[in-house]
Amino acid sequence: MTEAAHRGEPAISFQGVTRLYPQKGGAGDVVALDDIWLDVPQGAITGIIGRSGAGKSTLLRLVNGLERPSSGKVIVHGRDVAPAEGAELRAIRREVGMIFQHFNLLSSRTVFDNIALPLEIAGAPSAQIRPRVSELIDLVGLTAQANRYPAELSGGQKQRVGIARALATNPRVLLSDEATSALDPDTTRQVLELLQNINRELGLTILLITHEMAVVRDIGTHVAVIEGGRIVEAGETYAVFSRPQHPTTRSFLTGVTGVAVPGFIAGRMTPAPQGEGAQAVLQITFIGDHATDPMLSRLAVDRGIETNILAGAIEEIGPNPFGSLIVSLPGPRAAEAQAFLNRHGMMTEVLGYVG
Ligand SMILES: Nc1ncnc2c1ncn2[C@@H]1O[C@H](COP(=O)(O)OP(=O)(O)OP(=O)(O)O)[C@@H](O)[C@H]1O
Repeated sequence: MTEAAHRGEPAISFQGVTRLYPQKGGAGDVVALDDIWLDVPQGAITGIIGRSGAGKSTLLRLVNGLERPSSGKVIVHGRDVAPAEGAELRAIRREVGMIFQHFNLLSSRTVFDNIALPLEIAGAPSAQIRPRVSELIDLVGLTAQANRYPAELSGGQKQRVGIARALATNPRVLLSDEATSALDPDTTRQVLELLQNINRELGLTILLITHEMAVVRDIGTHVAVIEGGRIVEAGETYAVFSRPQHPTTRSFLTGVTGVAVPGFIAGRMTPAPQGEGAQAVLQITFIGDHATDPMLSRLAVDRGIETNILAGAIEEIGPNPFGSLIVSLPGPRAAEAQAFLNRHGMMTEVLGYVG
């Protein structure tokens, strides 16, 4: 997707959106969303990442009017969804498809008939439905399964049906509610690839919610991190991954490379050094060209600070290397090592101390 496609009017704009849920027994309101301001660029794949209860589902469901804001506006291609009713709401919903973690297919209908359903509801003539459904079945690679029932399909195939059904009315926006969370890693990769192809080929805007940074890393051009009903960080994925500002973003990134402190060290780690001889356990995140820089040897040569590598991995975000190393080094020199590495464009965090 070119940058040009990401410019211009946003596909979706959340403007000062708050959503309160009254609690039973007058115990005060739950603030599910708290003054959300976020633009979702046209033609982009934007990932909203957050922990359980952060407000992801509520935010997503505002876009097709399944939820209403308590205050603020949700603008989808220039139209405010919040007050929309009747024909106006139906028109918005035709522009916004949605896929779900548990697929939500009708078990009594074949693949073909599940995909045809939104067209039937929209009142399309059957002469138009047949070729459109066949085209969608080809697009998602289910030609051989067209007459099967959901119970006869794998999870990945069911999600393909969900995707085809969501695309039936030619929406401009696709919402994805944890669409790969119930799938194994291989199937997840295939479904994410399909979403990426659809985004490229149809120019469809995708807004997805997930609790897995790997999903954002694999297909997200943009990311927003949500915590306690607030967007704490948002931007192009590479920019956010390169310079995460918020602790929540950093903790999600720690997970994305799958690099963790080995168990035999994690079990002995303390938050503060226990004596002069303690070793600091330092997480170093590398970005861009720095990923290949021999920084640790420079740390040893220039500063005389020796490190032991405990764990490490390098990944790619688009064309950019992105890596993470966990090292141990003498505790009293940790601040100096961090300053040195930070000066050379790396992110560092002391995870704890051993010894
Ligand atoms: N219908 C409801 N009534 C009352 N509180 C609700 C309702 N729906 C959501 N909430 C509360 O709003 C907050 C945000 O919920 P939401 O489901 O949007 O979070 P989430 O990030 O999608 O979580 P998960 O990943 O677990 O689905 C939570 O505190 C939740 O308990």
